[in-house]
Amino acid sequence: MSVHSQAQRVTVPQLVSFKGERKIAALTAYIAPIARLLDEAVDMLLVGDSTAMVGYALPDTLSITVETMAAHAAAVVRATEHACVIVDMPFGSYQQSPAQAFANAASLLAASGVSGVKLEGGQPLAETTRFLVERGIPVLAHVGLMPQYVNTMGGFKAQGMTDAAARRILEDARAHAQAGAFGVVLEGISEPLGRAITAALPVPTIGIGASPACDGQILVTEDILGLSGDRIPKFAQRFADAGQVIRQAARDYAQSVREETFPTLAHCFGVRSGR
Ligand SMILES: Nc1nc(=O)c2c([nH]1)NC[C@@H]1CN(c3ccc(C(=O)N[C@@H](CCC(=O)O)C(=O)O)cc3)CN21
Ligand SMILES: CC(C)C(=O)C(=O)O
Ligand SMILES: [Mg+2]
Repeated sequence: MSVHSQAQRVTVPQLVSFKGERKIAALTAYIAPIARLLDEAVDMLLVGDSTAMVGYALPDTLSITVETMAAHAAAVVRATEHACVIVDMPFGSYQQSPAQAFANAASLLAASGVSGVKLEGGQPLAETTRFLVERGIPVLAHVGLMPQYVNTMGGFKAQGMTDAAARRILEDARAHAQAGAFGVVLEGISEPLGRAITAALPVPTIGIGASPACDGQILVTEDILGLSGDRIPKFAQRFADAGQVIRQAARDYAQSVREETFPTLAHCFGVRSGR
């Protein structure tokens, strides 16, 4: 037990134990101020490679590096104390071999203190999942719409719409679960398929554009806050308009500067008073 009195962070085995007991609420986080605000509300925070698109205005997730993901993951871990923090392995950091995946996953864990990694891939990547899990690195698998496959998919398109494709995705999820994945993210698939995979797996499914029946749900935080522009994916829902709050604050500040109502002497150093 810790000598500190604060409650312990949610662990990977605890997330697994939630299956069939209570839904898992997860969100993405890339930076400390947002992570700090989300921490108490959710069970899991994912430092997603979607930060390439959301945080760096890149067209896809392919060019973010292990070093950049490690820096974001470390910031999120430092800013939180409750949620289980998981980091996405970036494109090119794990597909070459299980050994490459282990080296990069280990450096992500060492650099940041996250509790596990997520990787995208079907049955061919299940061997990598097993290699990491057997060496002490919890793995969350990600199947269905895999954004790192944008070039082979020809865009961010829902997957598994034919019976054959749906069967393949079910087998992808099953292969990762059998290889020891602690959970499987199901993105952008048909609702019946999301339901069926959830019923078939012994570990939690976390859906994003999958099914209400999934054991948990995840969304990109900027999408629920109104911070990712006018267009959000069909599966997302805006729960607040922080964009409007921030826009108005910037306008109010700029107006105060121009009208010279900010700053006042109360904001200044070395102000001589009483003479
Ligand atoms: N802001 C944001 N939210 C996300 O959920 C997200 C990212 N960025 N970046 C990384 C990936 C990419 N994702 C995406 C991006 C776009 C669609 C999209 O536009 N889908 C279309 C339907 C696609 C089709 O089936 O043709 C949609 O209408 O939602 C889906 C997932 C999910 N992830
Ligand atoms: C949306 C989640 C599942 C993700 O992979 C990301 O944010 O990168
Ligand atoms: Mg991702």
